[in-house]
Amino acid sequence: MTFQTLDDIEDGQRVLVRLDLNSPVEDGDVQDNRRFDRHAETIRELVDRDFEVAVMAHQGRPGRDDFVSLEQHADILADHIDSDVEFVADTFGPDAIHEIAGLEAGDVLVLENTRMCDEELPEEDPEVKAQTEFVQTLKGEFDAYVNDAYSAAHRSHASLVGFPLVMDAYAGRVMETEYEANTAIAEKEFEGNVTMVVGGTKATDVIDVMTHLDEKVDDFLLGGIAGELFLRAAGYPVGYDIDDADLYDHQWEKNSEKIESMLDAHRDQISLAVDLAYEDDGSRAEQSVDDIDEKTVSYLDVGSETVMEYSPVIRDSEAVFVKGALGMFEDERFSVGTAGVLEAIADTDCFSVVGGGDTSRAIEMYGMSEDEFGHVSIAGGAYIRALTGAELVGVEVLKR
Ligand SMILES: Nc1ncnc2c1ncn2[C@@H]1O[C@H](COP(=O)(O)OP(=O)(O)O)[C@@H](O)[C@H]1O
Ligand SMILES: O=C(OP(=O)(O)O)[C@H](O)COP(=O)(O)O
Repeated sequence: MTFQTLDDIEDGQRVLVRLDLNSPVEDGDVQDNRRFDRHAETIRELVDRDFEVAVMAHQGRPGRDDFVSLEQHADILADHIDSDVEFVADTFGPDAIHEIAGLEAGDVLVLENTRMCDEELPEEDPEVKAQTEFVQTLKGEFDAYVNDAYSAAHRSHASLVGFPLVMDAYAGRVMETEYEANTAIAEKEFEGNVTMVVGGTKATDVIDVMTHLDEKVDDFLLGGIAGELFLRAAGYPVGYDIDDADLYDHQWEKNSEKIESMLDAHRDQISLAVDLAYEDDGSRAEQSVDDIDEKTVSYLDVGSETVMEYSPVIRDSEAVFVKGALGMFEDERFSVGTAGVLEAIADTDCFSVVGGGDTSRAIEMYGMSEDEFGHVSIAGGAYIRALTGAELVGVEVLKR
């Protein structure tokens, strides 16, 4: 093993633990998901071993609807570990320090959303993050730091990369298992076709990675926001924001050149939706992309014809990697693309990985089970970066 794990730390210490509890938020309500389930194992072990535990985690980004407090996360975590979890609405100020000082063996305290601290977010070198007041203040309160947030390890944020430089640092159980699984997957060689299903809202993350995977992946099947941006590059009048949406235009500005050059160089490898779905009078309606003259509605899923085209590609694949949903599957009307593709994968005996805190929720939501897939990762962006063989900064600092 390349970093220290919970096997290397003595019981009963005061530990600062970074989890990734970033979750879907619907109408202000944080949705339970696989991240709680997986991280609960780490926390349960720490509680059973009499550690005094303070948890750091983030939720959303400033300015977005899902940028909310971690108060609900503390309650959901308590249900998963079947034990009390306290919450303090402070990241590292006097209230947080007061609650931390009161921790006793087996106690768990969740600190407020790390992204409410100004020093957390700007991407800077670990050395810079280690000198922030946030890191310098909290480090004195603990014996050790545990990072369990593999799924956020591609971000050079203070809570992820600052502490390992100034404290004894260990990988939690999720960090350990995700690192091992994803590194092994990145090293796998496949003789047959390799397919990657690309969707979701974080188009910038996936497009960056696609440019590094064109030799490893034979077919990219697109949907979600990335899919619409590719359609826009191919000349269709879709893939831009209407009303007050903020999903397309800024990502288009950042990526249009990359998308256009990918389409030029790899058109044969890239499948785009042939139809899209939208809401019409409360129901799902579909439209062929060739019939769209002007974007007047928000497209919330790929259409049924697209699923019929993507399914045989999946059936003929030796390996399928999924990053991001093909539509807004949380609403059943717009689950056809995501559920259809996941069912096609579950029905074949290909090796498969489904990644992403949001996307992996579709598995149980639409009647499938985790065993029908090779690996279900709670990481999205981190896992696809790992597939390219890239290092994750949050993992690298743990190895120092
Ligand atoms: N056309 C669309 N419009 C709005 N949301 C979409 C669309 N397609 C996919 N999504 C959303 O993408 C989310 C998953 O994307 P993302 O957060 O990038 O992935 P993950 O967290 O799984 O890595 C889902 O919650 C789904 O609702
Ligand atoms: O949910 C996450 O990433 P993912 O959606 O790629 O799985 C991580 O918590 C990172 O969050 P961020 O993409 O807002 O930095």
